Amino acid sequence: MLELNQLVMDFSGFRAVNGCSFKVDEGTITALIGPNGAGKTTLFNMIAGALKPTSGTITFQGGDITGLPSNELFSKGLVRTFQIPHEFHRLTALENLMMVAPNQPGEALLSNWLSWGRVKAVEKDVEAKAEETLEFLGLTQVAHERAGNLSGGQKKLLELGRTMMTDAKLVLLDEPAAGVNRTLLRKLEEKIEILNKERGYTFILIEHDMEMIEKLCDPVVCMAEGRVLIEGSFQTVRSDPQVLEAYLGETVGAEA
Ligand SMILES: Nc1ncnc2c1ncn2[C@@H]1O[C@H](COP(=O)(O)OP(=O)(O)OP(=O)(O)O)[C@@H](O)[C@H]1O
Repeated sequence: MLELNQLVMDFSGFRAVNGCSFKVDEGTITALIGPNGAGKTTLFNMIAGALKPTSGTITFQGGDITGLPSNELFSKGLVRTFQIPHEFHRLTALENLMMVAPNQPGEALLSNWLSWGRVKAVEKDVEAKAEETLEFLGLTQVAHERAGNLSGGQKKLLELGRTMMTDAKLVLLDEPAAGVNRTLLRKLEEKIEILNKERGYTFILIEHDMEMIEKLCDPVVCMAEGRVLIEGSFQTVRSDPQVLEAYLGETVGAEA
């Protein structure tokens, strides 16, 4: 479904991503892990159209998408969420979902603001879809609460909801577990699993929570210093000596 071929990203002479290649098969949940500064976010930004690669190519569903802006990727079904949720804090949870009508750039805040009146006026079906989405996520009780007042975990669920308002095929999740309490984390995992198994979403997750990765993700791709160190099942990656040395020694090694 997605193929990265020798991606490179330079920032004023510093090579943050250094020839990264891997494939993502349709229907999988892939974890992208690695120590701080490994290049995971930079890679996400290139896939999601926020950064133009210095070199290399990205193919999505057979077409070259290298350097395409996020709004074009969004309409192709490639959607990303953020480590820090990008909700409109003064709008309600329901309104936040209604903003994300298909064929609109999920990240283009200004264009979303400008189109809000139009969305509100014409889209009864959008409202129904937003209500359904809140129900699926177990957020119906906060539908009319301002998004800024939601807990960290509820905001993460709302971000996931934004992807459900589109015809998402590939969803990039940036640290979905970060700042989420254990109860909501289980719920988030369950919803990601349902979206994957029952609705056909393919996911790539940047994540540090090894429990979540073990439960949900196969394969796991480990990056270090801008490169892919190894890719395989959680068990394979966890026990690889290079990975232990680069990263997992301090985290999984300690937890497992
Ligand atoms: N816009 C930028 N300008 C210069 N250097 C950058 C820029 N963005 C990232 N970097 C550098 O590129 C390297 C990779 O950063 P990146 O954020 O992609 O790593 P990461 O694996 O996501 O780390 P973390 O897990 O801490 O989020 C780091 O050394 C970072 O300082």
